[in-house]
Amino acid sequence: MPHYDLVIVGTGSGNSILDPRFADWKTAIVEKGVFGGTCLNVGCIPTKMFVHTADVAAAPAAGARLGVDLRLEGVRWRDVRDRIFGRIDPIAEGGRRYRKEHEDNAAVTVYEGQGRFTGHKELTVSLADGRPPETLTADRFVLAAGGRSVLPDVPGLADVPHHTSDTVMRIDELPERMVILGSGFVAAEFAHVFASFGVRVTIVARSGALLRAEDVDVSTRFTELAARRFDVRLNRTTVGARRTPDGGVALDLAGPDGAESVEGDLLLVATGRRPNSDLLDVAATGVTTLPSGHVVVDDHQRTVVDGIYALGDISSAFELKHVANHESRVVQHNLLHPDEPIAADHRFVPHAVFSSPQVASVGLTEQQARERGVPYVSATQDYAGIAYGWAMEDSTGFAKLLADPATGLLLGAHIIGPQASTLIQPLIQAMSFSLDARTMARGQYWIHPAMPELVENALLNLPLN
Ligand SMILES: Cc1cc2nc3c(=O)[nH]c(=O)nc-3n(C[C@H](O)[C@H](O)[C@H](O)COP(=O)(O)OP(=O)(O)OC[C@H]3O[C@@H](n4cnc5c(N)ncnc54)[C@H](O)[C@@H]3O)c2cc1C
Ligand SMILES: NC(=O)c1ccc[n+]([C@@H]2O[C@H](COP(=O)([O-])OP(=O)(O)OC[C@H]3O[C@@H](n4cnc5c(N)ncnc54)[C@H](O)[C@@H]3O)[C@@H](O)[C@H]2O)c1
Repeated sequence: MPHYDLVIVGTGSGNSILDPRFADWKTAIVEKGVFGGTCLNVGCIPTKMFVHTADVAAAPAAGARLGVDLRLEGVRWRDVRDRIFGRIDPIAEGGRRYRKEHEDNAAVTVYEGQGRFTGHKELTVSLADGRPPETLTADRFVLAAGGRSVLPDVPGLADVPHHTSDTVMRIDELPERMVILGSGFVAAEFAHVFASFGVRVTIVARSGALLRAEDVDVSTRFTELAARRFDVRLNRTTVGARRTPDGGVALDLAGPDGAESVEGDLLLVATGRRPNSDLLDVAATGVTTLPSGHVVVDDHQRTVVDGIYALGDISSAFELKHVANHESRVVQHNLLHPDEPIAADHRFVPHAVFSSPQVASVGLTEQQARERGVPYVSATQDYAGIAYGWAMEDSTGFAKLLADPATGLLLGAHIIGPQASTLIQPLIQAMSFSLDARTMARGQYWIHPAMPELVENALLNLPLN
């Protein structure tokens, strides 16, 4: 039975741990799927490449508002798809070959197959090439096995043809009509992508708003705008799924107006993800999990078992790539310097939803501040009130800030509108480095008439002394 200094399970953010400092560690990497993990292959990177393409396809709608008449001649779906994956697939394969063949990785063994703990610090890998399973032991493990999409418990759903974010980007033809079940990140981004390409999109939401976890004003505005572009069904319970005679799929719904059905040629299920801790059977090595399936880790990304660390989606409720990457750097340091461990910094974790409009957020929402009894003042600034917003004729976007009335430190920042994911960055910086709103607004120049004046004005609008 081979014994290693270190075994890493998962090649998403787990793959970036090994660098020249580990050159003389006897190491194994275990990967059951495609090298590079979710973000590279089926997550952040391809979705944003589709979103950018969708933004270009949506230009006629934006142009008309400005007096520029454009016409979308068509979207060459297969060309778009093949361009995107023609770029991504070789990166995944290059990463695999680097680990398997490059001299930098002379001490690294790659096991391609599904790992499962079968004892204390003992992992058995079912090899994908059909050879007999191999059992490995190690002094240290890094659990970086991510998560997977879940299917909700809806009668018939598992038996009707359906897609998840893992498969929908590789379809051969655009459908005429798409039904999306779910109303979070994946639903918001793919609705924009496919609607911009001419697909008629229906979104089925369990609650009364899309992107319900966002600040209430942002979620409300996003839902209003989405309802102008898509058929949005709110407050619906999905009671069944079935095939339709024309080869499509129908969802049977119960809602405020009673029973109804929605039909599409393609069904996308976007109802969240769960960690892969169960399939990895982390309990067999003594690692504990929360009811959600997330592996329990301390501030140093250590599990309850000495020498076993976890990072990214398998242990983090944030389920974001920048968090997985940050935690990977923390684990890397702590493997190398176990006597001087560093802690992960989860104080101000931002996120963005790359839909149209974009949404970006960091820190407390107003509803969280209220629930937690945190004293706050708030202010908003519309894009329509800044010069660049006039240039864009934007009438729906805004920034909303929450600040501590005593110190002027920002508690939360939320932006909905063009380039929200970029505009939020100085606010993340201010929060991370404890820069108060007044100093931030008046202690620097803001280029006129650029879009960050949205942030400057939102800061100045805060009712602070
Ligand atoms: C559609 C979509 C879009 C997204 N967009 C964004 C975005 O714009 N920005 C952002 O910050 N985040 C985004 N995310 C989230 C982001 O992709 C994840 O947070 C991130 O990839 C998690 O990294 P990880 O290393 O923890 O796991 P992963 O990247 O999922 O890597 C885990 C790896 O482990 C392997 N594995 C699992 N179990 C086993 C096993 N038992 N044995 C062997 N190997 C195993 C898997 O095959 C996989 O390769 C998106 C996610 C999705 C689904
Ligand atoms: N831009 C980004 O950073 C980005 C983009 C895509 C995905 N992601 C990550 O991937 C993860 C998964 O995304 P997601 O959109 O699948 O999850 P999500 O948690 O954002 O949204 C899930 C949605 O499904 C709904 N839902 C759950 N069960 C349901 C049911 N039975 N019927 C109807 N609706 C139901 C929820 O109410 C919620 O609206 C996210 O947590 C996110 O962190 C990030």
